[in-house]
Formats: sequence, structure tokens, C-alpha cells
Amino acid sequence: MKLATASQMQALDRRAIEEFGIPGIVLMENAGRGTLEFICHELGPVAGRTVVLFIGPGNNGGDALVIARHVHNRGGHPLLFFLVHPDSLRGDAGINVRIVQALDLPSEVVDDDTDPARMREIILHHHARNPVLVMIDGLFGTGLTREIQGRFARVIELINDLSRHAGWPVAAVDIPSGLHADTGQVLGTAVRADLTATYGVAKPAHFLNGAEAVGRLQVIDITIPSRVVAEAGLEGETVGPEIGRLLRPRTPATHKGTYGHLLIVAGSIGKTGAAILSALGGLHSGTGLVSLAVPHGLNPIFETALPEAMSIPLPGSETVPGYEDYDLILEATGGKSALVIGPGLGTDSRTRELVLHLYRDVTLPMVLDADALNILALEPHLIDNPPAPRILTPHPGEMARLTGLSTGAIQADRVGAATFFAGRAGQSEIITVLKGAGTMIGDSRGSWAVNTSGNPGMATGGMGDVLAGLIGGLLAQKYAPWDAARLGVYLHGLAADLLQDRKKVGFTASEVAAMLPEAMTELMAQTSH
Ligand SMILES: NC(=O)C1=CN([C@@H]2O[C@H](COP(=O)(O)OP(=O)(O)OC[C@H]3O[C@@H](n4cnc5c(N)ncnc54)[C@H](O)[C@@H]3O)[C@@H](O)[C@H]2O)[C@@H](O)CC1
Ligand SMILES: [K+]
Repeated sequence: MKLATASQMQALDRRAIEEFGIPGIVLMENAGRGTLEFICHELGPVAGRTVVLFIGPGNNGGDALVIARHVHNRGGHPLLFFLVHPDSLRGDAGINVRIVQALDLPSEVVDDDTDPARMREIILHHHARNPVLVMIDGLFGTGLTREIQGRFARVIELINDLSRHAGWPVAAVDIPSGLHADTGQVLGTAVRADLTATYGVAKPAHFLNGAEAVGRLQVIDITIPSRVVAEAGLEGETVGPEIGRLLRPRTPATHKGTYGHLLIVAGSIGKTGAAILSALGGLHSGTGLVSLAVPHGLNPIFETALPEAMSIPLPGSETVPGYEDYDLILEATGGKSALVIGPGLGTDSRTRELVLHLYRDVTLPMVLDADALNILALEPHLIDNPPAPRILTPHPGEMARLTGLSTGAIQADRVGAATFFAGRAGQSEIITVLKGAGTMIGDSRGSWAVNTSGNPGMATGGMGDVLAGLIGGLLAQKYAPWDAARLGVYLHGLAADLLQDRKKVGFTASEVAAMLPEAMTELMAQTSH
């Protein structure tokens, strides 16, 4: 599913209006009417029910005014709370407010002195006559630009409180008010919606930090010509089950050589588990062969733990991979199709030299995770223009180190962070997989995608190691880097979702790795391979 930022959405609306002559009032009518259709589909008819609407200062409020009119026409009882004086509404919202005024629907104007307890009383009074079906949040949409304060904040708290205590559902117009459209960041406070109807194209906010405030999402066709959307060159998209179309089914006349050979450089004393987990991710990705280059003193551990993987004992140091091993590793890249480096590596000074040289020299596609990223962060100028595609898989803290930004700044603009290396890769490609709820994948061409699979049970140790191995395994099978990153992230989350669906709490990273083949089968079935 394509995603549009607030300014892209405004450009789409503008083009529909100016070039195609579709009046803005028509778009607003379609938005409001489509939203009510969605609400009735989810919650039942409005006839005989109170629908409480909160109207903000812009066109988001205008959409809610259209809903109020249609609720009235269908025998429902709209109750409106205006957060600005109705006479101050302009443009298409102004036209709709005059219609609503002519209909003489019950309404209240909320100012900074209005007591929320009084609003609650009014709503309960209406509820006693006609039970509330839904509360509609038409406060802010794509026009929210600053922190929410004063009466706006108090009304949002009231909506959330009534939803929690009275159990009335909340439907958001376009975006739950308080979420920044582009980043999903909560600007002060935000409505927690059960349903959200958005218009034309979904926005990043629906899938980023605020995803859980959105509830069930419906994209409403407001008759922006499909050509306008297609020609807009939107760089953002979601990664959902449709990604399964990229999976290539195995054909009978193949052997292990057909599916590539992944080399992993990982593990140091005390951190062998990370290397094992990344190897498991690689093995369960379906790649033909996995070789693990490890310090020779630790080799017996790997030989015992991973019978399916081959190991390459590194002679340089007993316990830590180092630059002494550079020649051997470079030689070992011969005949391999991808390299993963980082899990459990440590940041010893010899390891630093090794990682930086391999990053600059190896002509295989490469995944860099964990300590490899911390090492890269020490020499960030070396990141640009690698000789082959690089996939960096940082969590927000590692991304902060790589970019010199704060973790807060990374989280506040995850799209910006995931595309941080845009334009810096030269002939190759640098892909960033920014982990966390709503993992973001961005590439150096400016494209970005937000993952929709996965669950909070994944916030445990070792998950990232499995992901690095999995993406490496897909690269080894010759999936294009952009596809390997998106497929890897989606499958990893899907495997965890399958575990959770089986009522499993406290699942581990190795269980997620073991679930990957089933996740692949499931995804292939869903996309009718
Ligand atoms: N033609 C269009 O542009 C269409 C727009 N639509 C709706 O219009 C919305 C966008 O409308 P607008 O651009 O008017 O923006 P909004 O309705 O989101 O709100 C913008 C208004 O809120 C004020 N504001 C922003 N942050 C504030 C804060 N923290 N506290 C107090 N006031 C604040 C701004 O000064 C401005 O007056 C969309 O989300 C969608 O719901 C739909 O009707 C479809 C068509
Ligand atoms: K809203």
C-alpha cells in the first residue's frame, strides 16, 4: 500500500482540484460520506443513536460536518462540539457549517473555559435519550503542525476517558488527532481511535509510532483520479502480505548450490549465542549453505551447536575476530553469495580494522548488524560509496550513533532516519533497516517502507541476530537487496505473529528462526503461489 506524507497529500488534493476540476467540496463530501459508510459497516446503523462529533478549525472538521449531516439524514442524532466558533470556519468547511447551522443540529462551542465535566453531562443527557453509537474525532488531520494544548488537549482527554469508561467507540477522521501525519509522533496528546477512515492514500502515521492509536484502518476513495496518485512518485509504502509475491517457489531440478552460500562473520567470547542465532536465521531462510567464520578458540561451540552450518576457524585470535583474519575471510568470500557481519562481534580495536576493511573491500552484498554498526559509527565517512550493496540493520540507539543524532530525534522522524543515507551510495545501494515497532526500511534512492507484521513479544534478546541472518540468507539466494530487506523484515514479524497466534507468550529468537519456513509457506499460500 502506497503512503503519502501531509505535503504529498495536499499536492494530490490540489492536482485533483486544479487540473481535473474536481471541486474540493466534492472531495470533502466523499470523505465524510465514505467515513459514515465505514462506521455503519463496523458499528451498525445510526438511526435512533447519538453520534457525538468534535469539530476542529480546519477541513478535518469540515469532513466531520459532512458526517453530521448524513447522520441526521439517516435518522441518527448528531451532537456537535465546535472547538472554534462555527462562524470562523472557512472554505469547504465553512460551506458545510452553514448547512449544518440551517439544519439546526444540537451543538455547543467549546472554549478554554469550558469545563469537561459539563461536556460530559451534556453527552450523558443525550445518551439517556438516544444511546451513543460512536464519538467522531474531527479535530485535526494532516494540518496538525504543533503541540496540542488547552481546550484541544482537554477534549482529547475527554474522548479517551469516555471511550475507556463508557465503552463508546471512537472513529477518527483521517488521522487520530494528535498524531503527526508524517512521523506518527504524538504531539502532546492523541486520540485513541477504534476506527480510522483516511482519504485517498494512507499516511505514515497510520503505521508508525501511533499505529496502535489508529484501530481498524480504512482507505476511502474520495475520487482523486488514480492517475494523480500513480504519477505522484510516492516513495513510501507498507510491507504487508503482498510482499509474498516476491517469494520464489523451489523447483524440482535444483540442488543446494542453486540457493546460494551465505558467509557469516560473527561471535566472540561471551557472545557466541548471537552468532548461532544469525546462522539459524540464515539456515531457515532457505539458503543452500551457511558458513560461519569464528575465532578458532570458539569453534568447538559452533560445531556442536550448528551441525547444518560449516565453520571456518579464524586463526588470528582465540576469542575475537580481528584484522589478522582479514586475508582468510576475504578468501572465504570466494564462492559465497552474501556476507553477514556483526552479531556478537565486540568492538575490540583489531575487530574494528577488520570490519572497516571488509565494508570497503568486499564486493558481495553485505548485511551489517550490531557491533559492526557500532564500529561503522566510529568512521561514518567510510559508509558512503561502498563497492556493493550494504544493508544496515540498526535499532534506534545504533542509528543514533551512525548518524550523530539523538535516539529521540531518530524516533521522532523514523522515515527521515531510514532514508538518512539517500544519495550517498554511489553506484551501489545502502539500505537501512531501522528496527522497532513498525520497522522502517529505507534505501539510498529515497524509497522507504514500513513493516506491518510483528508484535511486542519480539522485544527480546537475539531477535535482531535472527533477522540479520535471515536477510543475509535471502541476499545469498539472489533476492535484490531492497526485496531481501523487505521480505526478511516481514517474514521475521510473521513468524513471531504465528507463535503469538498459538497463544505463545515468552517465545524466543530461536523459536522465531524455527518458525520461518512455516511463515514462508503461509505467505506463499496467502499470495496464491
Ligand atoms: N481538499 C482537501 O484538502 C481535502 C482535505 N480533507 C481533510 O482535510 C484535512 C486537512 O485539512 P487542513 O489542512 O485544514 O488541516 P486540519 O483540519 O488538520 O487542521 C488545520 C488547522 O488546525 C490548526 N492547528 C494545527 N495544529 C494545531 C494545534 N496544535 N492546536 C490548535 N490548532 C492547530 C491550523 O492552524 C489550521 O487552522 C485532512 O486531514 C482531511 O481530513 C478531506 O476533506 C479531503 C479533501
Ligand atoms: K482527526
